[in-house]
Amino acid sequence: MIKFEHVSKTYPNGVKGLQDINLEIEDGEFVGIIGMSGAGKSTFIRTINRLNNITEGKLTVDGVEISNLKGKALRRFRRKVGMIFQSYNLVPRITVIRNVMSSLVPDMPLWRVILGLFSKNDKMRALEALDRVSMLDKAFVRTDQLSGGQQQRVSLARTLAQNPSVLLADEPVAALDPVTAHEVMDDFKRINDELGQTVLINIHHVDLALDYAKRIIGIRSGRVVYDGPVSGVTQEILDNIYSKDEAE
Ligand SMILES: Nc1ncnc2c1ncn2[C@@H]1O[C@H](COP(=O)(O)OP(=O)(O)OP(=O)(O)O)[C@@H](O)[C@H]1O
Repeated sequence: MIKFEHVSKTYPNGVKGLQDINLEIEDGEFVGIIGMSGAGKSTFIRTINRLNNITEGKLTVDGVEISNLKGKALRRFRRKVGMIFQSYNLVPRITVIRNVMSSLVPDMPLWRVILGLFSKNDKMRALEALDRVSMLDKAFVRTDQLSGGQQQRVSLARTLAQNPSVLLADEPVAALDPVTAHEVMDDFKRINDELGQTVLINIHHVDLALDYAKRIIGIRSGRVVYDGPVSGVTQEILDNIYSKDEAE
């Protein structure tokens, strides 16, 4: 379970990214985070795996207060909480399978990753993860030969191979055409249904969020202004999430 208790994040320049967030996310939930550009969606997601440090409050994942994690414990924690980015973050000039296997060896020197010194077990795990996102046939293709949607699936497979219990995705389909965006969202849904991993997705497109998520968190100016089931999201609630604060 992920638990926010009075969590705030103020950036060093004084911008308040998050303000007094209080909520719980149970294991296996599928949550869509929506809000205007600059509302704090990325900040919210990134606090969960400590890409952003919170400045106030308490954030616990499975009972562990993550602000206290350091070194090896932090690296281990980050494997449990996988992250997928809009820009895929893959190494373009190596094969798909090597990209996926790179997630298995966070403690290995980069040169070993580049040279591909992986065990048979690593290869099997990577192939299984690629199979989950229907990319098995591309395992030995050079990554930069794939389309954007295919690269995002590889990125998802790379995260899956590390067997996380939580998947965080920061605008994973923002760069994709609508058809491909649906395909990638279908992957997230299948993974959530079949593997029971918690999925939290920041999403620009409200329609996609409402189609796929079960719970919606609406953020405006760093504050949660809606938190509830998709069925409870009315036009009035959307207008509120997508309105500017008077102070702005
Ligand atoms: N590193 C940073 N330093 C200072 N301010 C930041 C930093 N990162 C984000 N912010 C500010 O924090 C606020 C929230 O930004 P955030 O990126 O979380 O919003 P977002 O909802 O994800 O927006 P978008 O949809 O455009 O990515 C914005 O005002 C932004 O300018």
